[in-house]
Amino acid sequence: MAVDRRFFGHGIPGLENESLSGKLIVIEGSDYSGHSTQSALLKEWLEVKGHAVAEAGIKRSKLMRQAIEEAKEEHILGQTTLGLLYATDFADELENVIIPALRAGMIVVADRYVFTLMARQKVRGAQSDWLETLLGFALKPDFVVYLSVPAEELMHRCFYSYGQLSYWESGMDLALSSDMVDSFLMYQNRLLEQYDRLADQYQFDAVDGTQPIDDIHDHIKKKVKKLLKMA
Ligand SMILES: Nc1ncnc2c1ncn2[C@@H]1O[C@H](COP(=O)(O)OP(=O)(O)O)[C@@H](O)[C@H]1O
Ligand SMILES: Cc1cn([C@H]2C[C@H](O)[C@@H](COP(=O)(O)OP(=O)(O)O)O2)c(=O)[nH]c1=O
Repeated sequence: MAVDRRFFGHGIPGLENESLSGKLIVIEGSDYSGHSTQSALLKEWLEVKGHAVAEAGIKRSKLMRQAIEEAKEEHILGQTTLGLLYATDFADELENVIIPALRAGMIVVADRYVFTLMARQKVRGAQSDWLETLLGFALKPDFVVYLSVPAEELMHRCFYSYGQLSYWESGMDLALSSDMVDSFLMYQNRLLEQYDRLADQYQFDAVDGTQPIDDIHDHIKKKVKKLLKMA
């Protein structure tokens, strides 16, 4: 069987002879890096420019989102099974949101993509080849922006937004430290290492996410204008 180069791996069956005329733009980054802020700004700007835009992301499918929340709240699943739930959630998003929108010629702005699943599972001991096979159904994006923000700044933003750290975002399941602040910094630094590796491997456009929001937005607009050949 011929390899379909639009996918990272084996792809999704049934799309072999179909062209997807839309564009897939991904904003990646850690929790509190500003990925939601930048995704929303990009979507709004593209719409003002007259483009039809669809939003996508992770942990959004109706069925899986609830299952993931319950599994995390009750700590009833191991890492591999939890990773499979996130992968299923993402497959649903790809099949029901991303591909139909691309087929219709829309621009899809994905507020995080499989790379976040890869980074989180890698820090929990998953092997790269296993992950690449598992997530090989994912379409290669047309453009990936990665917001790079040091762990200390992520922690400040988290305290500023919520006044406390969360169990999962501090990686407490990894038992790195009984102190949540220490655990957050260790876990987020491990994640940043993984994102940096992925940025090299998959040629992300890495942006200093500590710059002002508008400056980052201007940078993304410039890149997207080029991608879409906008005047
Ligand atoms: N470039 C930035 N500089 C300073 N604060 C930012 C920046 N981008 C986002 N923030 C703030 O950080 C917090 C988290 O941003 P958000 O976009 O919700 O993060 P994420 O979606 O990555 O978790 C919010 O309070 C937001 O206003
Ligand atoms: C993707 C993934 C996340 N997680 C955990 C660790 C993450 O920091 C945490 C994030 O959960 P949360 O912040 O609730 O949601 P979201 O997935 O929308 O960011 O979930 C895993 O344990 N395994 C996984 O495969």
